[in-house]
Amino acid sequence: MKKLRRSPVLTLGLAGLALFVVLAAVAPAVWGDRAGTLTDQTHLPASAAHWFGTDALGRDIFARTMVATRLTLLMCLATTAIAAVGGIGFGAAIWVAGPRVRTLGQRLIDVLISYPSVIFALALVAILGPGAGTSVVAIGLATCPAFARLTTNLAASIAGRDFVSTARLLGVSPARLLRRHILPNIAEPLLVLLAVAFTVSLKALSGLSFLGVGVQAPDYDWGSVLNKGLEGIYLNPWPALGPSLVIILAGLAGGLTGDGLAAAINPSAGRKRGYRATIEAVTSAPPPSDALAVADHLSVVLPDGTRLVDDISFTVEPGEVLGLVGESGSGKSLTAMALARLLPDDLTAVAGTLRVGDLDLTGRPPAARLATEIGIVHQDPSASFNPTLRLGGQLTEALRVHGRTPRRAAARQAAERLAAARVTLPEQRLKQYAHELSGGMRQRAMIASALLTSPKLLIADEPTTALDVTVQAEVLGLLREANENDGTTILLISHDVGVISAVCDRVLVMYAGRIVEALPIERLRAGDADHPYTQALLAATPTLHSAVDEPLASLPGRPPHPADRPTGCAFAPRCPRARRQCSDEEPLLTPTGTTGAAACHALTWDKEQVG
Ligand SMILES: Nc1ncnc2c1ncn2[C@@H]1O[C@H](COP(=O)(O)OP(=O)(O)OP(=O)(O)O)[C@@H](O)[C@H]1O
Repeated sequence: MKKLRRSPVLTLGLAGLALFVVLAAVAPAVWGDRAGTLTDQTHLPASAAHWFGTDALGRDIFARTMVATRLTLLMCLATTAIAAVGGIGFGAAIWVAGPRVRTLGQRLIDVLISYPSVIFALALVAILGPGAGTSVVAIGLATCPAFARLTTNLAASIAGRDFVSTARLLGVSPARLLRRHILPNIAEPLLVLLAVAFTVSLKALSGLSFLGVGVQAPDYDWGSVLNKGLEGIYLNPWPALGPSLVIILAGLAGGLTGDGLAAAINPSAGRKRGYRATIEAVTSAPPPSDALAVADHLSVVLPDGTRLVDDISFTVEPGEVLGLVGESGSGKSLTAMALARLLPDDLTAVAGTLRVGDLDLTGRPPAARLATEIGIVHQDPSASFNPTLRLGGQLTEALRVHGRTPRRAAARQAAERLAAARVTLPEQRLKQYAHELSGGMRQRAMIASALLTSPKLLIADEPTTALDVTVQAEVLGLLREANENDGTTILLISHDVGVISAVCDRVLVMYAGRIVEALPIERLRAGDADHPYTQALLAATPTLHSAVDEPLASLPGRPPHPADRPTGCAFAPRCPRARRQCSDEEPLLTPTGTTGAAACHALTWDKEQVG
């Protein structure tokens, strides 16, 4: 299970539960005598001597409430354990047993879950007779279906994953599959349900004792103390209010723990693109520039200080198509996402300047300007649209919300954009869902959607990677058209040198979070690169002139992990030209000729040799 994220709610919940555990441990020793001593001071109101007053036998209700903590918590724990073991066991068993038993089991779970657990428990208590043990078994069994349902549902969702299919193909038995592959992957939501079940059982057990069918005298839990306190509630509310308050506080601690766990292990909280990204300006005066977009000393940093994008600076000129190329993991997407302020919320970007037009992306730029001035096209067209909404609603959203365009006018503009992106039957498409379109059509619709607000900068992050080759060409043509016809400035991200060469005016080559070379596209097309990494990328790219019978050059090794980036040049361990200086000193990006720049010590050595 992955490490939990820090959460104040979780800390508060766990601290509350810890307090009750301590209370359960010490209360009988501290308050035991007072709780059991009969006096003639019956039905006393709350006072400094008796915080919750006294009951009909003159016993101190505060002391009894404290002492009852141990039995109450033990019963809750036992109930939760029965529910979890029984429910997860049942859910797992029917999942392993095969499709028929699974369907029958699921129907049974559905029926059981539709009955309120307390009614179910009352029926069991009626059969088995009242008592603490019966209540625990009854509420435990009544809560089992919740665990069983979650287990089968989660197991079903994991069972469709590739690694489970692979294990099946390898002949792994269902029971082993469940133990090794499925249960570890569903442990987190089950943990959340455990905390919720604890709170639910507290309420249910207290309810049964309150009704007189739970814990029987001489034992007592919070519910039975509350029951006794109710006798004189109109004259003296504290004997009832005191234990109620304690039950509420314990329930709150359990609830906060459940909520905190859910937030801390939320599976979407990791790499999700969110709107809470922090971008801090590290200098206040941006350098003057006519560029449309400026990133000056931009870094994207993990909470532990690891730099995923490491101090890069670049500009995108008005009307330009700038390419960002590099191997997977080089930091291209994070650079683009920082420019769109769509970084995952666990990352922080710092920059001297980060702007698009006059929109300062550090601090808190207005949402309406962000939504309309920066357009984005993602890699996977099927994931870019919400599958439950019609295309029309999604395409027109930014226009209607931020541009305050009336519904009809927005729909007309959307249809025109779709038509311009050569999506057939545009009006009809607006009424359709994304899955009703082909992959290529969806990506064209995505481009139309991104261009609908006439953004100053269009960011296209691997827009053709998920498409087949013929559709790729169409989509690239569309981007080029948007640039040539409408003057849209584009930042195009790709790991494919061929795609970049086909569309861009200029290219930045990234390696291990840094820009290692900047080149005009003519030089890239001519294979005229200065940095050994760019040269290796070019050598690994097939061209029309590549001999079909000759294998393409491949680049040995892998880029370093951002946390293990070596000192000096990060490419040195893979570089055929590397010398000692490369691992000692980080090369700076320096101009090459009049039209490019590269960060490589070999350039200096070559110059020295010529000189
Ligand atoms: N939220 C995150 N938490 C931790 N590491 C991350 C996060 N997002 C990205 N990374 C890491 O940052 C590095 C750069 O990621 P990025 O997605 O920008 O690479 P990329 O060049 O776009 O590659 P790809 O084409 O595979 O997406 C990678 O090592 C990646 O694993």
